[in-house]
Amino acid sequence: MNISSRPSSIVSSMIALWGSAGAFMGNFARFSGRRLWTSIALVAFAAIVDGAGLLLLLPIIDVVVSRDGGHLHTKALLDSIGVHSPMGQLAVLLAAFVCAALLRAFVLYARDMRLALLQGDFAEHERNKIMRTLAGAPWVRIAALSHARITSLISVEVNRIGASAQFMIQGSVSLMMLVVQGALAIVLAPGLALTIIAILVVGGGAIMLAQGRIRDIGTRMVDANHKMMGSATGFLGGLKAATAQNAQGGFVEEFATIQRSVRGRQIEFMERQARAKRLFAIGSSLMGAAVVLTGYAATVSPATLITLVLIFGRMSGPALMIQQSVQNFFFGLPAFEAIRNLETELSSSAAPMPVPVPPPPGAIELQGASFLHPGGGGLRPTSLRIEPGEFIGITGPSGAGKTTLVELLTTLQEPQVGRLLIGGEPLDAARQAGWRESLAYVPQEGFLFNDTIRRNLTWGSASVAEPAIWEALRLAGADEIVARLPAKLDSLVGERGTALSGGERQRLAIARALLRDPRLLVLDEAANAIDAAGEKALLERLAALDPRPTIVMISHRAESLIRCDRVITIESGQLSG
Ligand SMILES: Nc1ncnc2c1ncn2[C@@H]1O[C@H](COP(=O)(O)OP(=O)(O)OP(=O)(O)O)[C@@H](O)[C@H]1O
Repeated sequence: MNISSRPSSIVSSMIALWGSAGAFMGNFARFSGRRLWTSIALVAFAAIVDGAGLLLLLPIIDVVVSRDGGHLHTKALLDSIGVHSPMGQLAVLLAAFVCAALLRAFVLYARDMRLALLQGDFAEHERNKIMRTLAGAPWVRIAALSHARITSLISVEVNRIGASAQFMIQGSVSLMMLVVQGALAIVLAPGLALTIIAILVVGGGAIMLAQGRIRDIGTRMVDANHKMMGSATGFLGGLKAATAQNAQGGFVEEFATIQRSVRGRQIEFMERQARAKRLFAIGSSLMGAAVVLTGYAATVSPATLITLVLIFGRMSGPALMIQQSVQNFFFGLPAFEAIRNLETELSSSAAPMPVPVPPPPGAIELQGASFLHPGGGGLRPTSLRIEPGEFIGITGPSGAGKTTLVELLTTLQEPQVGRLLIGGEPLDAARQAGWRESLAYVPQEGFLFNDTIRRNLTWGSASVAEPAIWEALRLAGADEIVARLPAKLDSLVGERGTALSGGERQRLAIARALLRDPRLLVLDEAANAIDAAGEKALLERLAALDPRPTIVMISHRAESLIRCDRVITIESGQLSG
């Protein structure tokens, strides 16, 4: 039963393989646009110049071998332009050969530069596309993704896509050169050349059939790279605690195991490549011997036979390159498939980004809104009205649904039941974008990137005036901290803000939020690393803001909630306050 189903499964896997390869090529062609055609034209021109140089070998060898000016049509041609002596004819032919070689060198340079740029731009374009897709995807989908998967895709796998594109181009260049060289061989000795070309085509077909296995190795490589990235980021994330407890050994051992698996995949692929190369070397030397023997037996002229040998010798380079390129292309193809899968997962519900429209002024209102996560935790149907400028505290046990509530208010999650109204109006896509632009959300781990304090506060916007930055720092209680630093606002905060304490990082994150002059300020345990006196003073300054934004603050500390106009308690996904 299995035996009868095998051919059809081979056919369907070949269809899938070539469907995927076709999608890659189509993607590359769409990206390249007109540049692809000019590159192909350059590739074809380079192949023709190469062929012309090879063709010139025939009369040169003819003149050298026969020493009387040769027997070919070129002799008559050279005679007709007044070059009669063998030495003169050889000089003219060699000059033409050198000119063709020079032209070839310049065309090859232009071709290679153009193709390298195209390949580099393609990798960059793919990387940007992933980032755009991520930026436009709904939070619910992004939250479900593994960070290691994304990091692995935008670093390692995009580079593999770039390499695949390069091999695809190199393979096409070699194929074009092979076609021109094959055509020359056919002109010189049709029977012999066609036989050898037929053998090459059969060999090429066998190579293509083996590519399914190469792609399987490439798929396992994507998996191994993902695991390695996950292990490395987990290691770095947990290194401080592990070092403190002298438990780094476990991390190192796990990393070494994954590393061995990545290396195993690479060696598996390289072994296949080396095997194919060995086969190719044996095959091409046998073929060379066959050309000489058959040519000699068929009494092909010495000049033609030497030129044929040179052409077939020259053909082995492009033929080997095609074989290697095909293998490398299919090895990298799963990287393209993995990126495409990610894009499909993220963009299946992502609509184009609308132009933001600010929602009307007025209250923030949840009407019977609920959101339950896959495990059943979250927020049960809730109705809540928050007036403009209100300072709301939210408290409750861990896992009660506090963060889920603010995720609904900020539209990071959409209610599964019920709705969110702002100023009495529901939010369409444009108003949702406008709403997000008008709010500031500060999570507990207040994210800082490895740059200056100024850039961390302004997120790169040059239009923020320095006095506004200092005012935001003052409100967050960070002005004196920054003023004490040698480079003040231009001091670097280190990776994820490691040059600062936890409380200092939280103050900067709050300053950044205030700098946005938000309509809604959400503090999700955003001040819990700040000392009690510092937090009290900070909350007093926030409460005294005039005009005051609506503030929604999640906190477990009763003393932090004293400043709030109203405190809501959530338990098991339900409001009770
Ligand atoms: N992405 C998710 N997938 C599955 N379950 C989730 C997800 N996010 C939250 N939950 C679950 O939903 C429930 C509510 O989570 P939420 O983060 O809103 O709680 P919380 O009150 O903010 O908790 P804490 O005070 O510990 O931060 C928890 O049981 C949590 O495990």
